[in-house]
This record gives sequence, structure tokens and C-alpha cells, in this order.
Amino acid sequence: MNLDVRTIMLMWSGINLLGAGMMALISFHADNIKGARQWALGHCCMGIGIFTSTQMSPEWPVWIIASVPFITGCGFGLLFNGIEAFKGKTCHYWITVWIGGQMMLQSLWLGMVHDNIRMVVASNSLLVCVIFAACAVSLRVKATQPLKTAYRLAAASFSFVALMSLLRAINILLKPAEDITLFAQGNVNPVFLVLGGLSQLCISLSLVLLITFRLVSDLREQATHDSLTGTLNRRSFEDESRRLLARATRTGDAMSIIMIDVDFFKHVNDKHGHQAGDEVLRRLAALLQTVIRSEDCLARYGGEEFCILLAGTNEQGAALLAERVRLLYADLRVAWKGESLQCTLSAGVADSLLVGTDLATLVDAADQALYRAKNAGRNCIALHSDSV
Ligand SMILES: Nc1nc2c(ncn2[C@@H]2O[C@H](COP(=O)(O)OP(=O)(O)OP(=O)(O)O)[C@@H](O)[C@H]2O)c(=O)[nH]1
Repeated sequence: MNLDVRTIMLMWSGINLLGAGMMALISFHADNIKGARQWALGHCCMGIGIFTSTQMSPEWPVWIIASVPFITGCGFGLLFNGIEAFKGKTCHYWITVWIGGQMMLQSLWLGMVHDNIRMVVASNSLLVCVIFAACAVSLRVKATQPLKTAYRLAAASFSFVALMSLLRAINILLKPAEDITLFAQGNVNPVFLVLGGLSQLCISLSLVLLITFRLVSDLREQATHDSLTGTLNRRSFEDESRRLLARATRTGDAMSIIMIDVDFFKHVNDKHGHQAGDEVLRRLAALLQTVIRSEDCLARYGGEEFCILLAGTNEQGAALLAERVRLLYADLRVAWKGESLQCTLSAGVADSLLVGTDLATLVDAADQALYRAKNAGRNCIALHSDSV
């Protein structure tokens, strides 16, 4: 390929600096997304390092010559740290310093002490191969769409750069030593560098995609879920329930609703504080999550009121589940600032085969049953059919 290696590396440096600018802008505005800052700094270090290496001359002071591979290596390490941070893990910054230090030492030792450029280029290429392969492995994350696509794309781009670096190292090791200089043209060297540079562009874009899709899924989560308990909020519960009830109307399956309300909850807030009340609600939501099936629908319906839509379950089945939840909750102790809080709940149950599949009517019927459970002294359940 008739392309100058130094020019390709300048392009590679430009791609990194543009990526750094993009990531810095994102991390400035979306500071809730972890990892963007490390990626911005990593791109910046790589951009500066690669640019400086194309301009380097043997007359430069040793400390500058040594700092170029160090900065470039730190840039690679920061990409890895960014992935760790993005996944919510602790960043191990010693990895970054180690990679920078390793790259600097092998460049100085092999280049300046032994004057062996072939080994400098080959060992640095192998190091890049290992780091980018580690990034690709770290990006093998189980995620839902569209994040899954972005993870795959980023992992594929990192893998491709790793492969190009490996092939470059092998190619250099197979060549006669006298043919190798830092910017040796060779037959295939520019090919590896062009493909590697394009993959670098893919890496930058897929990291931006990862951030964008994370923002989208966070927003979706916030719009559909209750922030305190993590259950569905009332609006998405109604959307999901209408869909399930429409299907039940066609199939003739039973659908039941349980309305659950914590007894004397105001008393918990008044005596122990609002945060204690929040913890009581979180623990109830966690308990409810463990007893329902994946096809059921659980939501925080209002303040201390939860609602469960049970698919393919009639009133008797729902009553059994409600009673189980009541007993479990009565036994639950919530540890709070050295005290042990204990609450009870009341529940009302209604069945679509008896009430109909209109959501508002079904919720209203379960609410009336709940009201009767409260009037019956609380810590009990009531069935809508008992009042008919
Ligand atoms: N801690 C906390 N309290 C809440 C939240 N939402 C609503 N509440 C409180 O829940 C309490 C509900 O009180 P009430 O409607 O009188 O019900 P209760 O005290 O449970 O009495 P019964 O339902 O009749 O047994 C009120 O004090 C609300 O301020 C919340 O997110 N966190």
C-alpha cells in the first residue's frame, strides 16, 4: 500500500484527539455516566503520545523520549479503566501506571540501551494486543438491547485492533532486522496501521454509542419505574396490565389483582422518620419481588400501596399468595438505627372472571376489598367476591 506510515499515524492521533474532545463534552454534560472521563483522558493521552512519537528525534532529552511511550501506554490503560468504571466496578489505576511504565521501560531498554528497534516495535505491538484483547474480554457483558449491540460493537473493534497489533508484531519479527525502523514502510505495515486506525475510530464511536444507549435505558428506567422501590410505576403498570388483560379477554384466562397497603404506615414515619418509612417500603417491595412469577406485574400504586396483577390466576390462587405475603411480612424485622421495625399489611383481591377485564373496574374491586380488610381490623386479606 502506497501510504506513508507517519501520515497514517498522524491520522490515528487526530482520531484520538477528536475522540477525546467528544468524550470530554459528553462527560461534562452527562456526569452521571461513569467511564466517560477515563475514556476522554485515555484518548487524549493516546493522541498526544502517537503525535509526539511521529515527531520524535534522537536529539531530544531522554526524559521526553521516555515520557512518550509512558503517556501512550497510560492512554491504553485508561481505556480499560473507563470500561471498568462504565460497568460500575472499581477502577484499578495501577493497571494504567503499570502499562505506561512497561511501555516506557521496554522502549528505553530495547531502543536506547540495545539499539534494537525491531524489538521495540514488536514488544509494543504485543503489549497493545494484550491490552486491547483485555478490553474486548471486559466488554463481554450480558445486557439488553440496545446496549447489547453497543457492547458487541465495542468488543469487536477492540478485538480487531488487538488482531492487527498481533499481526504487525509477527510480521516485524519475521523480517530481517536491518529492514526495521520506527516508521518502516514495508509491504503490509501501512495496511495494519490503516485498519488499526479505522478500528480505533470504531472504538471511539462505539464508546459514544455505549454512553448514549446507557442514557436512553436510564431515562426509560426512570420513566417506567419507581425510584424508591425499583418496581413499576403506576403508569407503566397500567400500560402493561391493559396489554395482559386484553390477551386474557381473548384467551379466557383468569387474571387477578391484589392491592396491598401497609398498616399504620403514618405511625412508622411519625415515630422513626421518613427514611425509616422508605426502608420499610423498600423491604416490602423486595419481598413481593421474591414471591411473584416473571409473568406477573408488580407496581407501587401510590404512597404505601402496592398492586400485583397475577397472570393466569383466579381469586383463590391470588388469595393464597396474598396470605403468604401477609404472613411473611408480619414476620419481617427491618433493622433501623439499632431498632427493629415490624409492620403488618392488609390486602384486597379481585378476579377478572368475576369482575371483568376492564382495568379500572378490577382495581376498584380490589380497592374495595382492601378497604374492608382495613375495617376488619387490618393485618388480614379480603376477597371482592365475599362482598357480592
Ligand atoms: N416514608 C414514606 N412515606 C410515605 C411515602 N409515600 C407516602 N407516605 C406516607 O404514608 C402515609 C400514609 O398514611 P395513611 O394513608 O394515613 O395510612 P396508614 O397510616 O398506613 O393507615 P392505614 O392505611 O389506614 O392502616 C402518610 O403519612 C404519607 O406521608 C414514601 O414514599 N415514603
